[in-house]
Amino acid sequence: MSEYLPGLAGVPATKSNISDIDGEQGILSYRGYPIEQLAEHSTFEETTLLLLDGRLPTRSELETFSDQLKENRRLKFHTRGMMKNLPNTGHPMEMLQTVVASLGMFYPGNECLTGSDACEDINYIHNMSIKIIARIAPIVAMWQHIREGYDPVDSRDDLSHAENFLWMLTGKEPDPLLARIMDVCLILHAEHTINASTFAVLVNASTLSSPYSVIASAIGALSGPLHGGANQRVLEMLQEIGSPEKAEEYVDKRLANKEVIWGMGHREYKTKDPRAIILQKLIDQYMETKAGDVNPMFDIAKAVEQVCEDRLAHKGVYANVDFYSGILYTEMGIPADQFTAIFAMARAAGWLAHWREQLADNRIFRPTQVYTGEPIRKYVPINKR
Ligand SMILES: CC(=O)SCCNC(=O)CCNC(=O)[C@H](O)C(C)(C)COP(=O)(O)OP(=O)(O)OC[C@H]1O[C@@H](n2cnc3c(N)ncnc32)[C@H](O)[C@@H]1OP(=O)(O)O
Ligand SMILES: O=C([O-])CC(=O)C(=O)O
Repeated sequence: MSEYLPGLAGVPATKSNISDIDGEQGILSYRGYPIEQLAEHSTFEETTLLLLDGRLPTRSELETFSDQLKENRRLKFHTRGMMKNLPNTGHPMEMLQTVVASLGMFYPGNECLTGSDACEDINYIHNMSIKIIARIAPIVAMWQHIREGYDPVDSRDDLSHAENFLWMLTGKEPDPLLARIMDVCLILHAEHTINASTFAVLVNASTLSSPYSVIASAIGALSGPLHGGANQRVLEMLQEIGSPEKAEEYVDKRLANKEVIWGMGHREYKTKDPRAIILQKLIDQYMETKAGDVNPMFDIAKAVEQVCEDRLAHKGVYANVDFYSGILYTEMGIPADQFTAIFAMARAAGWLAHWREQLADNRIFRPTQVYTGEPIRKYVPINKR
């Protein structure tokens, strides 16, 4: 029997040509393109098509794809109605998982479930990917208004994916610099090899369940604080610390209590996460435009990172993608409990690329276990226990 490795650390779960991580060097690439180049030159729409199709699109392919995303932004009245009936105290990730799972009922097209050969049809797979990526962003934005008791803001066809999200979320004309920063955040979060939520995609996809079910299960996995949910915890942690001078005491107390520092550490990277480096630069650039009006959370974050480097670098624990993203979202006026839902909006691209890759060479996931329970024994009737 093969060796049991907790958390499947270092165990390959699939073969994939979608993205790659060099954790020793701190390099991340999508389809061979370094993340820094995509963050500088690409858009979320283009990066999504790169992830789905495996190559950079031509101009006309990109225009067609962007139009298809726009055409699929509007949600059915029934979906809105269902959202209005959800408890407004629910966490946005619970809402998102619920609504995405329900899309399979509101929108026909669960061909996989009906036993047809749809799961082998590339047009079906591509169309479902467009529908899901297009719809998650408006769902997240609409929830902000619905939970506050207002009517959602309608989407606009003249705006890009990132711009339209900010428009629908805030109801204000998106600031061009913040919209570009959101676009880059979506690129940075779009894909990351076989992380926990993508593994959930593979397992679910391998049963040929519907893509809505596949993505709903991934949203659930992403919501946990050890994964995407850490971005909300980071901001709450920075708020709790309150000032850079208190960072050292806070970190030391948590470490003494064997508690993790949110936004630090990664299974794959033994360096600072390259996405955290890009996010930190984006904050620097944005703060420069605000003429010294620096977000106080940024100074606290840098102080926490410095203390963590002193205490945790020998374990290869450095800032991950969740450490700095929330500071940027705060600048956009986005509440902390929506951060992970924005992560999901972006990651839908990677999840669906993995869904497609899994279906192209599918075998149901069915690992084994090391049984640690009782040996076979005789049932004891209730009056004899
Ligand atoms: C998008 C994302 O999912 S990025 C990750 C987001 N999650 C977080 O930020 C939560 C905080 N981080 C963590 O809990 C972990 O680093 C994880 C879950 C990301 C990775 O977990 P693993 O790969 O299993 O790392 P593991 O727990 O084995 O850590 C190795 C060592 O570093 C320590 N360590 C890892 N992360 C941290 C942290 N954030 N704070 C303090 N110590 C840490 C562990 O205590 C362990 O120390 P030990 O060897 O003395 O026991
Ligand atoms: O790769 C991981 O384990 C977690 C992560 O950073 C991501 O999913 O973006």
